[in-house]
Amino acid sequence: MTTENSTIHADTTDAAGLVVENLRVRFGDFVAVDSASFQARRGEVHFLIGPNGAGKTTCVDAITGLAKATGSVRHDGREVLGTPVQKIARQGFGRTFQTASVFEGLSVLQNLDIAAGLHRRWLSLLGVRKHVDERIEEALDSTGLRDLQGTLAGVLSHGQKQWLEIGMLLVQDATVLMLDEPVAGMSFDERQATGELLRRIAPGRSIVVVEHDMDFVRDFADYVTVLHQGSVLSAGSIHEVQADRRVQQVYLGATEDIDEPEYAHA
Ligand SMILES: Nc1ncnc2c1ncn2[C@@H]1O[C@H](COP(=O)(O)OP(=O)(O)OP(=O)(O)O)[C@@H](O)[C@H]1O
Repeated sequence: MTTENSTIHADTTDAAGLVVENLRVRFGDFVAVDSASFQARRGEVHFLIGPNGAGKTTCVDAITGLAKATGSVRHDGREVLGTPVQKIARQGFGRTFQTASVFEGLSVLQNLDIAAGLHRRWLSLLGVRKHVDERIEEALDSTGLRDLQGTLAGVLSHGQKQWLEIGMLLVQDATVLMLDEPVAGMSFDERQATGELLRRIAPGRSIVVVEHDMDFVRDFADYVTVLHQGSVLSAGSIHEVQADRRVQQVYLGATEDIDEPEYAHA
């Protein structure tokens, strides 16, 4: 476990995934993210947790270019902070939002096709599909949506829409996936399936998940960074952060979810 605002892992080489250092975001006089540092290594499902208003989404906004920030965000050694949003996406950053943004009037396959068209000539999208893209095949398998490939996205369940959105990032070759509360509103089975999906796609990718659902975090986190009032309060395995008294104090005020007896005296 590490102390406030420090870079998290012992291995902080840039080749080891996403490295965020001294991230700071201001909205006027209000500092929403204050010198936050963390690292999401390749192959890891890394959770960003913290009470409402802790700065989790703002961190993701800053990393993906939607919020102006200072500090450093490197991916495989390449600095991306200050890069335009579209260029950051082309550099392998993909993001989902709480409400899935899929084309409801198109099928699962058509949604994936359009997403894969990011790197294609626009006109080719209007032509007849001659073959199914290998990335789309993989995305159909990874997301478990193969049997639903002809189904309209609009009739998918909430969970299936989230998986489709993740699939759309996969076909865009995203290697840093930032997911904002992916299991909010999901059934237990959908939640478990989502965690298993994240585990399947993690190899070779850095996955950062903003989440409030502590059961989900406990079940699927490789590493957890706890934000509080814009700063990193604690980081480590789920067991380590749950045993951290500072985390317990912060969460006692916000939710009792994290205050479990088996960790309270660890
Ligand atoms: N565009 C903005 N202008 C001013 N303040 C903002 C803006 N966006 C976010 N904030 C503030 O920044 C702080 C961090 O917000 P943020 O949404 O990042 O928190 P969060 O940890 O994601 O919270 P939640 O879990 O409730 O979504 C909050 O106090 C919020 O009100």
